[in-house]
Amino acid sequence: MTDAINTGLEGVIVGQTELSNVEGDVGRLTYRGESIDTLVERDFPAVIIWLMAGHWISPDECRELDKWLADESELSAVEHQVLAQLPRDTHPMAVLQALTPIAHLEPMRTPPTWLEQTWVPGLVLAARINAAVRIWHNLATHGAPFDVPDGLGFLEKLLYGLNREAPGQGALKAINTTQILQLDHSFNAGTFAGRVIASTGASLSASIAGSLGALSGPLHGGADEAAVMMARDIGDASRADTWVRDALANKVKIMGMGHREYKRLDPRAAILKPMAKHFCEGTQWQPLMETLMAVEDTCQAVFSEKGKEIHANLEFYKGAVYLALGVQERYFTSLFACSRVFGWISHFHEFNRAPRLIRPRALYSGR
Ligand SMILES: CC(=O)SCCNC(=O)CCNC(=O)[C@H](O)C(C)(C)COP(=O)(O)OP(=O)(O)OC[C@H]1O[C@@H](n2cnc3c(N)ncnc32)[C@H](O)[C@@H]1OP(=O)(O)O
Ligand SMILES: O=C([O-])CC(=O)C(=O)O
Repeated sequence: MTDAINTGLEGVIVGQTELSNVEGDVGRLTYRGESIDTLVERDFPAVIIWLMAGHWISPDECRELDKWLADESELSAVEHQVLAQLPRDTHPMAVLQALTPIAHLEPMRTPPTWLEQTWVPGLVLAARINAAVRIWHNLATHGAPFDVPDGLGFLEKLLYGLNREAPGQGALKAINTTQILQLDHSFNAGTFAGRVIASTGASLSASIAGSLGALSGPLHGGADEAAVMMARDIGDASRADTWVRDALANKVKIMGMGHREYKRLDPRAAILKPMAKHFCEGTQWQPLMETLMAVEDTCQAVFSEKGKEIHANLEFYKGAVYLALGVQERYFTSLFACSRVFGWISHFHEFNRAPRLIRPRALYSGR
């Protein structure tokens, strides 16, 4: 029966998760019952453990984990060589996909004693992915690695390595927020891809490599880079109205707009928009931010004329925050992966508590 086919799996429930809940009709996102509105006030390492293991760690444990993750955020000599061999124009997401299946998952330093052994390989892989983004950025942009000082926190090391200078308190608070907001999002395409791979009994690294591939696409994680490229293409806020109306009349998708689940504003976009405004104000990024806001205004006008519930998603204003933090758009999706990898690890373990091969059926339409 052709009418039983659902190519996009809209509304199809294919499993359970206790990790995050996307309430698209009311525009709410929670991790294990805690709203992202309050989670962004906490420290990234504490929220990771909340998501993965479902309990809060103490401030001392949080500092210990932060330091251990930062120390693990390095590559082995072999991993360095792999990166050094790659053509310098390789996209950071392709670099991560190349490295992940062969990354060494043995910790270089002793993990915190209170950390459950189950989480160690995943956390090491997440740290290697963060290291690969920082190191690849330096190889591709400056032609050489850059030694960050010892004693930094996990996100501090990432930002320091990308910018080759110490981030201020405002920048650290901002990256803490962006990375918390991207940790998990129920059965999005990247996470679902990882669960499908896990269902074959494949390794954690194989599952994460597949998730990385799914995240890279412009309809998913790649929309962050695409939204800023669109704003650059428009060039100026005064041109946004005509540009958007032409695009929509020609069925061109506006990057960073729309969502399969949210019929209201994405709650992550609601947090990111004022942050982006604040960080871009008075900087070289202010005109780009004004262009994005003008695009959103026209989109809302056109969509509401048509009675459509299409709003900005996570990706629309995130890029403006990243630009203000000194991150180039080519690296946006890989920074998304630096956070989402913790969600993927959590899903891998959750799935493997009650595994079953995921194998849907196709309607044969050949001869
Ligand atoms: C982290 C993340 O992954 S968040 C999502 C990031 N992706 C993007 O921002 C890319 C742009 N957005 C989109 O392509 C879509 O909104 C998606 C893929 C995210 C979700 O879309 P779906 O649930 O598959 O809806 P679909 O693409 O079928 O759109 C439904 C209708 O809304 C329109 N629509 C949806 N999003 C947009 C958009 N961004 N721009 C213009 N029109 C849009 C479609 O053209 C379609 O119109 P029609 O019924 O007249 O044909
Ligand atoms: O849930 C989705 O389909 C996409 C998304 O917003 C995410 O992965 O964060």
